[in-house]
Amino acid sequence: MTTQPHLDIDAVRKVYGSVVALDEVTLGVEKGAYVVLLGPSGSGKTTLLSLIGGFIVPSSGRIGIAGRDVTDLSPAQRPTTTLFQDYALFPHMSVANNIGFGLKMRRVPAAERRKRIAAGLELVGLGDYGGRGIHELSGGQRQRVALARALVVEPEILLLDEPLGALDLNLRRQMQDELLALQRRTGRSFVHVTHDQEEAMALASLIVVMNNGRIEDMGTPKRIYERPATRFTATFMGESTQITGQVTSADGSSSTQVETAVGKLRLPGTLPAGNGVTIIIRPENLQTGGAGDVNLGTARIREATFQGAHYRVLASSETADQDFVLRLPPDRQVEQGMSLALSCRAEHLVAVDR
Ligand SMILES: Nc1ncnc2c1ncn2[C@@H]1O[C@H](COP(=O)(O)OP(=O)(O)OP(=O)(O)O)[C@@H](O)[C@H]1O
Repeated sequence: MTTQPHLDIDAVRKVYGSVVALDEVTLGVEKGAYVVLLGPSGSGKTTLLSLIGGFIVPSSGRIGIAGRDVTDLSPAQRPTTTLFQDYALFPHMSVANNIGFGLKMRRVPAAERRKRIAAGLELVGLGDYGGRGIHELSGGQRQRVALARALVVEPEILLLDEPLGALDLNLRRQMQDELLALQRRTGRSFVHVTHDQEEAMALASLIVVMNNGRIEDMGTPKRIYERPATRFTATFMGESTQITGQVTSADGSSSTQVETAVGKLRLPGTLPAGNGVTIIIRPENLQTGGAGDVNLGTARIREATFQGAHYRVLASSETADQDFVLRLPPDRQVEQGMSLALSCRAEHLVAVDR
């Protein structure tokens, strides 16, 4: 017997006229996951979130939550709540009444409501703020009220649509920590939309990379960053050196040779001979002074910027039309025009389709 995922999205498609907003998306998520839908503007993230919440209906496909088919249910009938970017708090109501609003709508009796509002205030660290007006709160506190309001109804899944988009960087980091702590404490599944790759890495147990209405790649932050499945994912998840080449031998062993402008590179795994590939190398994996086992030739520093923990260095190959991006330690002498012997370890070369 196969067990159904907690969130079960089955071949969901959403079409607006001639625009395919979402193209046959299938996704299964376990209970208690922190899922981040990550992708550029227009990739279909909000459409997918709105379909889960019931704000729009799919053109085809089914959505199941906690073993129940919810495809035809309204947002209020679903075991989900949504945290919108603007928080959508009621400005004329107190903090406590804002938090209790969903409970009232669900006809939870007054005594029980009071208990859950108090627990909700405690949950987000606003124990003494129940009597305040919304206008008497800071941005971060409003965010917490919105979170408490969404969580007191004990949804199976909390949906968050770019919830930190309006906050400054410091507050955003702090709220990321709080979101994670809340998610762990409540054990609920969170589905969070963002186009910010760092935010996705900080929060997700599962990142779903979206592109053109489709799931491009999906996995843990570490897997997606270190071993992206596609060139799009590699580029979207941060900087890398990208070297194009052709697979020249698949000699039956467990490694592959790729012919590139900076030489023949051997990497683990087998790929079909003749395939055009792009080799991805993350900046922190490029080494200088011949430390790695894969030689990438010499390159001249074009630009170096000090970033606190390291220098970010752009360099160009001295023998080929190839750029590199790498990191050097802050105590290294780094100057424009300096020549570096570049190498890396074979296991840090990732080949994706061109
Ligand atoms: N109501 C609508 N009518 C027509 N087209 C729509 C509608 N809603 C979304 N789309 C289109 O569907 C595609 C996906 O949109 P969606 O809002 O899901 O993207 P997104 O990844 O959330 O983008 P953003 O990060 O900008 O919010 C886009 O091409 C968009 O223009």
